[in-house]
Amino acid sequence: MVTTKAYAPASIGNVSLGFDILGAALAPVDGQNLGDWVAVSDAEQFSLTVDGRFADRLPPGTENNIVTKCYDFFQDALATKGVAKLKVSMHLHKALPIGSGLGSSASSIVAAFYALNAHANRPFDKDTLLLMMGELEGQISGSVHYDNVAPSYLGGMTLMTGQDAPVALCLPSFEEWYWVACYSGLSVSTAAARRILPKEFDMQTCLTFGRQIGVFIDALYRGDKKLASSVMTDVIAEQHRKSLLPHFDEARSYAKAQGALAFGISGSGPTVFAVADSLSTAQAVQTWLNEHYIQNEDGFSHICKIDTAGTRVVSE
Ligand SMILES: Nc1ncnc2c1ncn2[C@@H]1O[C@H](COP(=O)(O)OP(=O)(O)OP(=O)(O)O)[C@@H](O)[C@H]1O
Ligand SMILES: N[C@@H](CCO)C(=O)O
Repeated sequence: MVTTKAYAPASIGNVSLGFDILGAALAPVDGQNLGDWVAVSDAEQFSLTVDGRFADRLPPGTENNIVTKCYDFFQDALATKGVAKLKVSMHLHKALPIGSGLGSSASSIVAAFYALNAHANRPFDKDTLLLMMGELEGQISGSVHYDNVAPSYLGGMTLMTGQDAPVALCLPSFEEWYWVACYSGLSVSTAAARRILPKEFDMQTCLTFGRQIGVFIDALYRGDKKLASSVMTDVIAEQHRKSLLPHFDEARSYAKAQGALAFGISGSGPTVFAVADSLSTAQAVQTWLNEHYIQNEDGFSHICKIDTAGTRVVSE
């Protein structure tokens, strides 16, 4: 029996300054995995099995798992191309908590499509696959956005173009930066966290948003860490969402007092992230977050670097 297994890393959507258009993939510095994996095996009949720390939080019923929806979507796409359907079963290892802000559904979606495409000898190119991933992410989160699926798939820090090809651009990132990600253990629905946002923004906010993105990209390319971190603030979502995140303001105050270069909500939360340019600062922030930001036994934190590999086939 041939099996293809793909791992897809967790990601930080928005990275504070790039609502819906900027994302970054995460790799814990201790070498642990932080992401879901999906295995595709030859089989006469489709089935989906699930395990992993957060498997019991998934909606009951195989048909309600986003991985099954990816399978159906992929088979339809093969049929449109005139390619024979795959005869496979699938297994999801659900390591990321649902509604965490770590790109949990995106990780399952990316691993599923990547494993299916690899198992089928890669009938779809990168952009076509990414469009499929965005479509499926949109089905469960309320609107199509690529800021989790793109970094999880491509790795690194990615900027969405709004075009069909290329869908996303890979940006440089600072190898020296540590990214502390702390999940509080609560669950925040992305769709609900999007509904509370205003539908329109004033001129000043639009100008700040555009200026920050422009300055950030320029600073990344010139290697100007100070300028890059100075524009990592959120003028779109944070003020509306932070009421959903107990101890958010204290966490930011502590992180900044310790010398963190930036602090914000990861995706739609409740995970928060801090950027530090030394391991000792990252460790101090992590210790505080573990003691004060985590709300229950589901919570956890990791000190990470940017995962530059993105999704990949892994061995058994
Ligand atoms: N394999 C899966 N992984 C994650 N969520 C899934 C999966 N299959 C189905 N779902 C459902 O999809 C919805 C995902 O919701 P939402 O987008 O808020 O979570 P998320 O992707 O885990 O969040 P985040 O991007 O903030 O980590 C939930 O209702 C969840 O039950
Ligand atoms: N950009 C999305 C990410 C969700 O993880 C949002 O903030 O709603």
